[in-house]
Amino acid sequence: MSNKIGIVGCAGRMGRMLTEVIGRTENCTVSGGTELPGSPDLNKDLGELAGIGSLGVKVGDNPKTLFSSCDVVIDFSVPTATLNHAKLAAETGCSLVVGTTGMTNEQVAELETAGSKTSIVFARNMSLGVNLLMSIVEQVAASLDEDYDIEVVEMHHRYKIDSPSGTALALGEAAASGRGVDLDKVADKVRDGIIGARKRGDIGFATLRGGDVVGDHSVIFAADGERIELGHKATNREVFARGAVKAANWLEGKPNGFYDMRDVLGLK
Ligand SMILES: NC(=O)C1=CN([C@@H]2O[C@H](COP(=O)(O)OP(=O)(O)OC[C@H]3O[C@@H](n4cnc5c(N)ncnc54)[C@H](OP(=O)(O)O)[C@@H]3O)[C@@H](O)[C@H]2O)C=CC1
Ligand SMILES: O=C(O)C1=N[C@H](C(=O)O)C[C@H](O)C1
Repeated sequence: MSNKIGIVGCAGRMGRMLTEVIGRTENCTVSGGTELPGSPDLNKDLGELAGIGSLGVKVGDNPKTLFSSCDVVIDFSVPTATLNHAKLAAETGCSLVVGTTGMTNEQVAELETAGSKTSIVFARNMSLGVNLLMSIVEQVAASLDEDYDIEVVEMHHRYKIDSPSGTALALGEAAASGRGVDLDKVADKVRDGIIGARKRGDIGFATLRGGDVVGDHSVIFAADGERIELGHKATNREVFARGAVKAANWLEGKPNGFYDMRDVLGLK
């Protein structure tokens, strides 16, 4: 039986890529997609938007209709929209895959609450490579003491609206967890002017924006006399879309709950 997948933000960069990947994945169909009311892309064919030819499925603006007619919805949009969609998922019992970044801790907690009424996968990066990197960063951080200053550096395209990236924060959390500290207590995200010497134990973040960079991340462990640099570069969005579709298929028949990509990839 085919998994009926809906796409929120189907005309966005990730939305179009998802249509393309679902379109060529066995046992999956694109069964609907939404954009905001007033969007110039309403009523366009999702396949035409993705450049794969007509699928006979039009862009709508009614999320309730989408959630009522799909087995699973994939959402790469903005935090406020994602939270509304999580409520709809809980009401309708439709599963949900969320890739949206820029959420506060409180917003993530709300998303997690919806996971008691349906099954949700939330991951700030859906690529296999980044999820492996998170495990490696945690291990390295656990092996080194605070003589090794940890810095997370990321670069993305000029259109990205949140900073630091969700992946950078997740990598920071992995490093903090390896070190046995709370990231919120040691994160240093803004440096400007005469700010004094680096505080021992801090985890620093640096954000670069420009051009069409899909997503570069590195975690640097810098000590006196040496440094370790662990990194990942995404060269296209397909890696994220493939991960999201894998998550959508993995959710089939799963009990209600709040899962992440490491559950999907069997990395736990
Ligand atoms: N987890 C992961 O692996 C990845 C996560 N991301 C994250 O995904 C998100 C989207 O990224 P990207 O595709 O580049 O962004 P885009 O801006 O290209 O796409 C987002 C789309 O969602 C639409 N949208 C906003 N609100 C709603 C709503 N209420 N209902 C339906 N559609 C809505 C936007 O419309 P409009 O333009 O009209 O506002 C836009 O078309 C970001 O948070 C990004 O960081 C991205 C790549 C990978
Ligand atoms: O906005 C993007 O493009 C991306 N966002 C995610 C993030 O914030 O980490 C994942 C990926 O790096 C691309």
